[in-house]
Amino acid sequence: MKRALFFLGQLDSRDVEWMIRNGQKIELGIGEKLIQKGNFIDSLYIILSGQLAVCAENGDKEDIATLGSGEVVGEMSFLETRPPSVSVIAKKASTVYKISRQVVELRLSTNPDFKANFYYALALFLSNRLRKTTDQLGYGTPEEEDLIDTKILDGVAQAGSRFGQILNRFSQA
Ligand SMILES: Nc1ncnc2c1ncn2[C@@H]1O[C@@H]2COP(=O)(O)O[C@H]2[C@H]1O
Repeated sequence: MKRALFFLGQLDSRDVEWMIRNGQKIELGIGEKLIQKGNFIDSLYIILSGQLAVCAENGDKEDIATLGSGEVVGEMSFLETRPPSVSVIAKKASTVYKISRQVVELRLSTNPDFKANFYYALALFLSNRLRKTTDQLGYGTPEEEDLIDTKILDGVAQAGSRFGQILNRFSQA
């Protein structure tokens, strides 16, 4: 759950208000695909509720990862401008917030504060995901995976309650 704070927790309230005004909510039923391996995507997604699985679709039964509330999806395509190498499928009925790449790029090019917050938020999020992958490979220390530097979060409790407010605002949008 705390992984979710790495992205949204770094944005300020103006960024969040802007996101709410500029995106849209989408609902996914069980088994519905958010992202199809190989197909370019033109949006960034934030999971509001539910559960999605990242899968290779190469015959492997096992999912690569399970994603939940607050997590960002599609950020790799966003950063690299490449088609996704995996698919993302709803495991449970899910609500996802979608914001178009074009709209994010426009704000990035006109608002330096947003740009700094946004890339820092993505860097923290991706760093934490890599830590989790290291743990999954049998290395690392899983119990430390969710430990967060309080400097980064400006107090875990504060970040947690802020995250709740953010999700609430997105859910009402
Ligand atoms: N190993 C992984 N762990 C968690 N999420 C992943 C992993 N690999 C890919 N994803 C997510 O799945 C998405 C597929 O589309 P993207 O490549 O744009 O962005 C990817 C990430 O958001």
